[in-house]
Amino acid sequence: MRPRPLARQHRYITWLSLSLMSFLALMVLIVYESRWVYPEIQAYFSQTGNLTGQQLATRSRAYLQDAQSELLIDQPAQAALDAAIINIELAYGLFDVHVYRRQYECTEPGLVSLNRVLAGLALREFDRVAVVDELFAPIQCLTHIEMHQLDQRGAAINNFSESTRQHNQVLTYSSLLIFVMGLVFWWLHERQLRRTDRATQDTFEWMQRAMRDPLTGVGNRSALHQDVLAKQHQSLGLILVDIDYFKQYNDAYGHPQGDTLLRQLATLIGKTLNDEAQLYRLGGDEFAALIFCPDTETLKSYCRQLIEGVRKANFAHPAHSDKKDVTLSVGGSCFVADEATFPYAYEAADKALYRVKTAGRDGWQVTEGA
Ligand SMILES: Nc1nc2c(ncn2[C@@H]2O[C@H](COP(=O)(O)OP(=O)(O)OP(=O)(O)O)[C@@H](O)[C@H]2O)c(=O)[nH]1
Repeated sequence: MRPRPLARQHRYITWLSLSLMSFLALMVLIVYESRWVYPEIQAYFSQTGNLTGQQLATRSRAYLQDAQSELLIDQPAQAALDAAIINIELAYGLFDVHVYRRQYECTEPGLVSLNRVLAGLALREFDRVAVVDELFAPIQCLTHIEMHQLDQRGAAINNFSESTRQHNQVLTYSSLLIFVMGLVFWWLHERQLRRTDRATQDTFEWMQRAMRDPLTGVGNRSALHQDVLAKQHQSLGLILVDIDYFKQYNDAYGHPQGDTLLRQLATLIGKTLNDEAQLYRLGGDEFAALIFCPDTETLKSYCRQLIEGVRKANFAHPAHSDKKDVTLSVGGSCFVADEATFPYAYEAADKALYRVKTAGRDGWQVTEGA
């Protein structure tokens, strides 16, 4: 069956909201997963509680500059000299780093220079100005290290941020792509569903048409069989109706008028039997009706109503052998619907109809105990 428009709309909304929800969920996940990135960069590069390569150099340089200041004091007191030595030793300790030795050529000469200064100071054999001057080379080296370390740190931060941003972008576009692909698949799926629905509907309509008599619009012989099977185990009455002298009617009025009479009788029979009755045209001038039949008396009553109804309708029949109007011959039988019982019920109703025909037509008969 083709889905009702509202049901289809509901399905569209459900699909769309589900896709949107999964898309949003994906985005939230991405944001949640990447939330640590920036604080992490900060934490990593600032290394709270630890000294970075740049900070070591800065401190070392500061110690050396302090030592220079202490050495430049006129007539330095012993305390100032000791402080200068300590500062140079501290500076040495921070300067003597494996990474500096490996990365910066000026490290080794700088450390040698500091060693020489320390040795001179220890022996008290030094020229203050010459010592201060000698300290400039390590200070310059440390400044170079500082600047280079700063640059490295900045570049690393930038690289890290950039690659994180790129990853985020890839994730965002991928989720967008997944979302769009989901929509496309959904659309293809819907289109396929619609096609299948349409094909099913077409098949259903064709089947319906194949079950209908095109002239009168009532069911045909196949529909009668199908309905009997659909009403299995129900007590039914089968009524067979045949128009009397229809050949003569056709001969008198022509086939188009004969067709009109067939349509009129189909309507009349349908109205006379109640709404629960189902009417079929078995071919030619023969109709059949299936009706709920709790007992034979009910069936007889319907047969009687049919005959009287046609009589009252007064459809003119100029070629009728002994009446002026169209008359019907009706035969009926009751049965419990089943594939096996139906042929017997049909035969019984047909025999009843035959008896009416041989008895002079315009009447009804019911075969009991079929
Ligand atoms: N107009 C019209 N006539 C049809 C159609 N189908 C069959 N007929 C005619 O119906 C007539 C049936 O004739 P018979 O079977 O001899 O029945 P009858 O003339 O009613 O005779 P009894 O049943 O013995 O009273 C034939 O002349 C068929 O040509 C149809 O679709 N339209």
